[in-house]
Amino acid sequence: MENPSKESLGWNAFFEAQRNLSFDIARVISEHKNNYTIVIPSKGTFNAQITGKLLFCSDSTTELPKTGDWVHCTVFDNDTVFIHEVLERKTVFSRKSVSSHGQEHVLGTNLDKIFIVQSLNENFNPRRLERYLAQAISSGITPVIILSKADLCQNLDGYLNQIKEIIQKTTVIPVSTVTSIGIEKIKLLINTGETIGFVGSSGVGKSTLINTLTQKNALKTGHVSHYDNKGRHTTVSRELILLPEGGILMDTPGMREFGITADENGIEESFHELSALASSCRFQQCTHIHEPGCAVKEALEDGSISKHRYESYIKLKREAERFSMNNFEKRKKDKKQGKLYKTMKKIKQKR
Ligand SMILES: Nc1nc2c(ncn2[C@@H]2O[C@H](COP(=O)(O)OP(=O)(O)OP(=O)(O)O)[C@@H](O)[C@H]2O)c(=O)[nH]1
Ligand SMILES: [Zn+2]
Repeated sequence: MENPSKESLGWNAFFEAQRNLSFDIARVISEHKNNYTIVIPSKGTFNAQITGKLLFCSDSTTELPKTGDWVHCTVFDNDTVFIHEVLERKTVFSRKSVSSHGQEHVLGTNLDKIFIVQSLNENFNPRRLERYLAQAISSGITPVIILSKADLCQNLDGYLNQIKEIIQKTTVIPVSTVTSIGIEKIKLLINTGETIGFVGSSGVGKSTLINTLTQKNALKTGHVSHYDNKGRHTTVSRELILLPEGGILMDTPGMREFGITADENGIEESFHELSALASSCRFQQCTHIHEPGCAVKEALEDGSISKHRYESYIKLKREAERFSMNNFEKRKKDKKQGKLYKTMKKIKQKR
């Protein structure tokens, strides 16, 4: 698609309401530090930079443009493009960084669906699935579970039963890029103008699947070692890929750990059968760990909920609580610094 329309790039009423006609609009396709590749509807692809004002007036790095963002920009004669502003995001899909003190790390923005990919071998892990699901649900993004490498699997029903224990409502699609099973079903889930993020561990076949869907080798795929079946880290920068039939795909680098930034409501929603029980606990603020009259503990004891599921619930709730507390403190600090900068700038301008 040479010069895609704004609708095929995912523009809709939500963004139209924020439109400032003195600027061009563009969608961020990829980011490399402070350089961005953007697509301006009907004009094409450009390299862009952010204005100093945007850089310095942002309270935190999560406010700077990310892959998937819609931005206001200006194209100068010599094709230099400056991004002035990031439009409010419809959704943000993040994870907690493993390295940098549990900070929020934005993986992609304005996603409509998340395809959570796990391969049907030792990569399959219901506990990790719960994490991805909680994160997607609390971000307001529809999750879809993709079980890849179905050609290698002899016991599909066994895997499906394990998933049934966690979720009932989410769509689950077994798929193989070798036999093409499931590919048509996936295509049906990708509507024009919708942005789909792919997440999952390294080596599960995200890039291969995206290549199959785009029918060209746009992304390089790596090889999984024959010995341990662990994928190499091959996907480095996130990029939006436009499908000729409509729909926008976003690959993310494979991750070993996926820390959640979900809020507690998101956890409650993705563990709905446990939160339904929690309303019958004797104490309103029940932690479901040691309180008397705890309906959750009772269900655990009589076997109506599994130990695994209970442990995930408690663990993710605690993680969400810790993240929101740290984040609150951090935002307060960032805001202070942002304000300080703005005040200094004003003083300078007055001189
Ligand atoms: N048997 C089988 N192998 C597959 C399938 N899909 C992908 N593979 C293989 O799995 C390996 C990893 O695939 P990638 O697409 O690079 O995996 P990825 O999830 O993108 O990995 P990262 O980029 O590291 O995140 C490659 O050797 C693929 O050929 C499948 O359906 N069946
Ligand atoms: Zn309780």
